[in-house]
Amino acid sequence: MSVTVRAAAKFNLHLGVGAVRDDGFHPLATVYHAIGLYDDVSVSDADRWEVVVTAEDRIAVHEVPTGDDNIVVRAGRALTEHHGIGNAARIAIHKGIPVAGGLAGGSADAAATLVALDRLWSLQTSDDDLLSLAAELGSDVPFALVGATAIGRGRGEIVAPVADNGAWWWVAVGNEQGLSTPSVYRAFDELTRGGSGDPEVPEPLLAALEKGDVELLAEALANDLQAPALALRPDLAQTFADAEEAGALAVQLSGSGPTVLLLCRDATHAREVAGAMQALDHPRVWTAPGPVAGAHVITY
Ligand SMILES: C[C@](O)(CO)[C@H](O)COP(=O)(O)OP(=O)(O)OC[C@H]1O[C@@H](n2ccc(N)nc2=O)[C@H](O)[C@@H]1O
Ligand SMILES: Nc1ncnc2c1ncn2[C@@H]1O[C@H](COP(=O)(O)OP(=O)(O)OP(=O)(O)O)[C@@H](O)[C@H]1O
Repeated sequence: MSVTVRAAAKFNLHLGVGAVRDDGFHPLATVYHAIGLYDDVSVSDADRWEVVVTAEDRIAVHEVPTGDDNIVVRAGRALTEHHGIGNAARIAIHKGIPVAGGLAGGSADAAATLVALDRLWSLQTSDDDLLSLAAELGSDVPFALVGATAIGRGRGEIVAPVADNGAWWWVAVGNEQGLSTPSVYRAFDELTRGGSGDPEVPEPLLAALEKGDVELLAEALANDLQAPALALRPDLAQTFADAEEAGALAVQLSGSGPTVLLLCRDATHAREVAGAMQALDHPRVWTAPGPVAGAHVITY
């Protein structure tokens, strides 16, 4: 028997970052948004933990570890330890989310693994326990469980849904070279000289989401990691310039980058913008709607 769970990519409509805490993490006030780029994770019983990774075209599968380093093995072990059982599984990941792109693909896989193994072994883990296990695996993992659009606080692990009445369309423009999340946070520390007020989620963004108004949303996007990421990767400025030329309503770095998200008016506009970006020499371009669901079972 096998169970397959689908989990979505995320990016941050707003990413407010405060001064680094004593534990090395930064306090966040963020608005997470799940978009229609997916990894599928299939689990089945095995004698020991095993990971197999495949990917859609244009996704660099060789960058994903297949041993214990893969976050899905950490997820599986966390769940078995929580229940005091000795089971193991073969975990097959099919990636549709670009790797090391700031789209939280590994976090999506971890969330999918928790849900899939819980179903495979009929563990009936409570939602609260799944969220706690997810938080231990990574700051973005709880959001990957809940999906849609949600506020994230703490280091990102405390999530609460927000009203989002939009049917948004995005173009994601990937980059061949990944960007390490800790290095972007370090560059943030240098740029802000360790200081920065308490981050807040801005009201105009919440109003834009509630109204489902794309013009207001275009005005309200913001990401405190964008400047440090651009300082590390000045080449990304060209992607921003090209996105404006391609007619995007707004352009923003996804999380810690290097993927760039372009807000579009509707699905037709998104296809046009994606075509224009390809013509401007960006081969890794995806169109995606949002918000979409968090990790959910698709076959078992
Ligand atoms: C950039 C974002 O994707 C925005 O949602 C996240 O903040 C990153 O989340 P993530 O990849 O799940 O991060 P984690 O695996 O928890 O942490 C990786 C590293 O990122 C840095 N980190 C992460 C989250 C946070 N609030 N402050 C940090 O400084 C720390 O150096 C940490 O060691
Ligand atoms: N299941 C996985 N999928 C992708 N990468 C993984 C996985 N498990 C471990 N990794 C490692 O984690 C690194 C970051 O991967 P990921 O695709 O999650 O980055 P990201 O989207 O930038 O994450 P985030 O936005 O959460 O910072 C990869 O370079 C890879 O070495």
